[in-house]
Parts: sequence; C-alpha cells; structure tokens
Amino acid sequence: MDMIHIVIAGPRGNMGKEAVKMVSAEESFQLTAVVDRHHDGFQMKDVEGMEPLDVPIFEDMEQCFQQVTCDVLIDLTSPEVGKKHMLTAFDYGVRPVVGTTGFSDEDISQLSQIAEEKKIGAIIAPNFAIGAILLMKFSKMAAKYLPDVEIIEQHHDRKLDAPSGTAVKTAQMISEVREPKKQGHPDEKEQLKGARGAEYDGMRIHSVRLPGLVAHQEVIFGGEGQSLKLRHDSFNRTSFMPGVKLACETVMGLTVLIYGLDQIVE
Ligand SMILES: NC(=O)C1=CN([C@@H]2O[C@H](COP(=O)(O)OP(=O)(O)OC[C@H]3O[C@@H](n4cnc5c(N)ncnc54)[C@H](O)[C@@H]3O)[C@@H](O)[C@H]2O)C=CC1
Ligand SMILES: O=C(O)C1=N[C@H](C(=O)O)C[C@H](O)C1
Repeated sequence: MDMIHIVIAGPRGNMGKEAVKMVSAEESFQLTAVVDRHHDGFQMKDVEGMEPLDVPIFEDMEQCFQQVTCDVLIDLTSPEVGKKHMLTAFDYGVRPVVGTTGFSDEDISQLSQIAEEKKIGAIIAPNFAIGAILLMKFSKMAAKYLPDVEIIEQHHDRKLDAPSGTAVKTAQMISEVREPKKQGHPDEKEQLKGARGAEYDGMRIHSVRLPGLVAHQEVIFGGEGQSLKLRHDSFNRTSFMPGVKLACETVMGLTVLIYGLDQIVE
C-alpha cells in the first residue's frame, strides 16, 4: 500500500492524542503536520505534553495544506471548527476523516454535496469503535420487531454536545426501519421539563454526563412481557483507533462522503 500522508487537527485533545500515537506508529501512514489552536511554527517535540516528534504545528489549516503533503485530514475538534476544516480540505483536494460530533443534518447534506461535486472522498463517523457500530446495526435489526425503544447515552462531563453523535445516528438508523411512532402514553405530561428526554422521531434519548465515564450507550427495547437491552462501553480512547485507521485507508478509495462506519463495516 502507498504511504498515506496525514494531518491531524486537535492533537492535544483526548482523541487527538490517541490519533497522533496511532498514526505515527503505523508503517503505511506518515504524520506530516498537526493543526492546533496554539504553537504555530513549533515542532511537536518542542511542546510540553505533545509526542516527541519532528512534526510541524500550524494554527492555520490553509497554510498547513500549502506547506505539507496531505492526503487525509483527521479532524477531532468541535463541530464549528470541524466544518470549516472540512471545507478547507475540499478546497485543497484533501480527504477528510472526521470524528467530531454535533453536525446538523443540513451540515452533513451540504458537505456531502460538495464532496460529490468535487469527487473527493470523505468520512464523518460519529463513532469509530467497532462495538458501537455493531450496537447501532443490532439496534436497527431489533427495531423491526420491537419498535418501542429508548436510548440512554452516558459520557464524561467534558463533552460539549448532547445528545451524542452516536445516539443521534442510532436513532436515525432505527427510524429507517420502523413505522413512525410516538412512544409512551398519548396523554403523558412532563411534571419536570426534560423528564422524558429528547425526542427523535417519537423515540426518546437520555443523556447522562458524569466524571469518570468515557463513552457508553444502552438501547432498551420493550415488548409485551419482555425487554431487550443492548449495551456498548468504550473504557478508553484507544477503542476508537482501529476505526480511525480503517477510515483513513478506506477514504483513499472514495469519491463521495460517507456518514457512519456502518456503511463500511459489513
Ligand atoms: N467519532 C468518535 O469515535 C469519537 C468522537 N469524539 C468527538 O471528537 C471530538 C473531540 O473529542 P475530545 O478529543 O474528547 O475533545 P477535546 O476537548 O479533548 O479535544 C478537542 C481539541 O480540539 C482542539 N481545537 C479546538 N479548536 C481548534 C482549532 N481551531 N484548531 C485546532 N484544534 C482545535 C482543542 O484545543 C482540543 O484540544 C468531539 O466532537 C467528540 O464528540 C470523541 C470520541 C470518539
Ligand atoms: O465525546 C465523546 O467522548 C464521544 N463522542 C462521540 C459521540 O458523540 O457519539 C463518540 C463517543 O461516544 C465518544
């Protein structure tokens, strides 16, 4: 396989740090730069807390793409920043692999349209962990038979977006197979606002935020006299890295945007 030149945005974040380790350890990947909010002009090895690598740091994505070779941009920042980074990547013919969550449906369809027009591959993956992808697929399978479902996602208390990207994607996948349905009693009233969680197409999503958690999701199905619970836990961020690697390899052969690794993991 040809060497894949990679730039990582958000290299000091929880996910970015793991991605730097994974990319720099892979023989067929070369980390050519990182894009950080600070430390423009430094090398990673000169910055405390960064890996001791001879890799340049840029604060500006355009300058980065003008100065280093890049096939794939891995973005692990925030939705506003991630969208801007994707648009810049498309301008420079670079394929984005985006783990950042919190994009709206409009963002995704706008970015898909640009990728299609420019024939540049892109992947937005709300969850890179293989177990979480299987949880989404199993949930879709179960919802055909047990259409009453509630999603409970639990994350660390530094998370900015709620509900999680994974919970939204799970609800979207379930919606593809179940008849539109409003759950619970038709006359139910929330005595305390938010008690029934967020609503997605009649389904309820509950978001828990606590220190000590990483990323966890339960999908609970209810039927007459029975219940089915599907659960996935990420206990650390290394759990996401095989999916990031797979996305970087796969995006090289794409000419459209793929939303969700469920499209790739068959
Ligand atoms: N798809 C997946 O499997 C996963 C996705 N995530 C998502 O990834 C994103 C990042 O998560 P964490 O690493 O936990 O967050 P974090 O807050 O630890 O890291 C985000 C990093 O982005 C950096 N950043 C912000 N603006 C920037 C800019 N303009 N240029 C360069 N860097 C910038 C921040 O300085 C920070 O270091 C979130 O949206 C989260 O939901 C997190 C875990 C797994
Ligand atoms: O912020 C996180 O940590 C995570 N975010 C993603 C999401 O919003 O689904 C993926 C995973 O749950 C971890």
